[in-house]
Amino acid sequence: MKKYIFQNKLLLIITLIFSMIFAIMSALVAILLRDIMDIALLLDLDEFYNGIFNSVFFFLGLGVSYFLYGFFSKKLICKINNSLRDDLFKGIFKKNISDFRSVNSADYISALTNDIKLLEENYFSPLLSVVQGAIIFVSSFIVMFYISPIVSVALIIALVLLIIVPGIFSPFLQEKQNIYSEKLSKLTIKSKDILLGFEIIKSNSMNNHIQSEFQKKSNEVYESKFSVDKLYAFIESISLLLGLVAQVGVILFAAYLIIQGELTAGALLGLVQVSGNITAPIQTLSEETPKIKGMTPIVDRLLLLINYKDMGFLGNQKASFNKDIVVKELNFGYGKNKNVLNNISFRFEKNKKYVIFGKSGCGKSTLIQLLSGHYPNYEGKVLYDNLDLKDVNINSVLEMCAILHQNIYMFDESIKENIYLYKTYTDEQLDNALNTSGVKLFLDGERTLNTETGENGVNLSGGQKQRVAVARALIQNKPLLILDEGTSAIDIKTAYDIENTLLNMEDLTLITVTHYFNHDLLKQYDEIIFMEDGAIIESGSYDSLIESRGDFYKYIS
Ligand SMILES: Nc1ncnc2c1ncn2[C@@H]1O[C@H](COP(=O)(O)OP(=O)(O)OP(=O)(O)O)[C@@H](O)[C@H]1O
Repeated sequence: MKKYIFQNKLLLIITLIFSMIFAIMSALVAILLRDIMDIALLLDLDEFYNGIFNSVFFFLGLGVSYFLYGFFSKKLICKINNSLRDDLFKGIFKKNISDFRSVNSADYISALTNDIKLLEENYFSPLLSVVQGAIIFVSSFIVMFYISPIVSVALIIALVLLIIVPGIFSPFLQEKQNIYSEKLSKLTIKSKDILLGFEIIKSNSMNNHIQSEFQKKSNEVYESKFSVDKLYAFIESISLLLGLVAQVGVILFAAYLIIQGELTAGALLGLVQVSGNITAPIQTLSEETPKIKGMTPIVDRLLLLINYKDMGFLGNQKASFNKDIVVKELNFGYGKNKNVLNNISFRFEKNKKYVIFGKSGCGKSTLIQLLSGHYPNYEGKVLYDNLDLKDVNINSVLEMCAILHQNIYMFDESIKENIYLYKTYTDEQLDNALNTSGVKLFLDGERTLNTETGENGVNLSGGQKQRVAVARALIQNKPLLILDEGTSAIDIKTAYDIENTLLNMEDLTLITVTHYFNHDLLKQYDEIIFMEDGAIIESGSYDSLIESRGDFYKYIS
């Protein structure tokens, strides 16, 4: 976390300067009080008024320096939080798709919101308080030593206790803080799951069950938070008690010295004031240090996300697709033992058209996800123009493939922005994409390109969303287009037209995964790939497969 603290050096220095000014002025209050009291005891009214007059300016300066310290320290914390959140976000986006999916997305949300907030409250703010306290401590101690060295030594002995005792509780606090963060994360995951399933919950009368599920998670958060707070309360009260004992002990000792004639009453007043300035920072230190240490697991978790390194795809060469994509003896499973793809070998030639058929669950989507660099942990080879996927920068592969799934994600933006995806295109490019995808067919006076799609496209039908996604894929003019049931929700006529147009695009390599077959369209594909249980069991042109009367023939019959 040092990087984030020292990133804003100027702001840090300004904050520390004002912290120092405030600390020194706070310490000097003791001398001011001592002098005023001693003047008062000499019954010199003119000097007394003078002292009061000077104090007004002094306290004004104290107030201003405190305000400026508060202002700059808050700004510093906001900036630190902001950079941390930015880096966390970048870290998440450095992940490859497989690693990203291995964690529930609500966990990321929790890291970006809950954990950042926890860090602000229990790490950065306490850290600044401790630094501020340390400066006040040092300057007050110098003043105290100036007033009475012997009393200063007595106070130091009392303070050692104040530092040692609360530190004992740090490990317990770490554990409880970690549990709290985990429970918060689980509540975020549950909340997301429930809110996404809102309609299913409503229409299946699951309200009571869901409410009790939510309440359970919420209670767990409450209990873990309360458990942390109980320990804080305990540590705080111990610190307070020890602080008071130290302060009162010093005063009693100083009073004894007055009786012995070794100290003036003004000095006692000064000591009372300055001893507060000394015990308070120690108290802060003993309260805040366990908090800061308690955040260690959360800091570690966030740093792990920020410093993520892709251990799957390590290559840095730029991929190309001028000739073919070759898959050699490809084996892959999601779990440890389950083989979803078995020994697949195939060659996809540039600008040819392929359609993959097979029963549900036979591995069609998995195959195309491996082709397009979603999972690194496969056996065998995927070669783009003879270059191994593991040797190329995976982003250069992602840039060449447009994949259209059955479930499309829509940003809460206009239809046009959902097609453009924040890039710019010419009117002609837009027009072509709108025509081929069939988006034009549902645009009318009421629904235009500027119509907002709503959260994940709630304002559009399933088929309309797929058409927007087709337009989004086409406008980018990528050389490889993969349609994974990408037109399944579109009416037969429009879907036919879209597929037909795509099949006639010369500069496009098309891989379609589908359950639906139209013989006219099938005839236009260069090759049909038929899969069963994770293996390609037949491939060839429509005519050759019909003629051979093999598995594909039986499947479509
Ligand atoms: N992310 C995943 N984690 C674990 N198993 C998965 C995952 N995705 C798919 N599977 C499993 O892998 C197998 C192949 O799934 P895949 O989605 O590739 O099949 P498919 O042929 O595309 O099916 P469908 O036609 O129903 O879409 C299935 O048994 C599926 O349950």
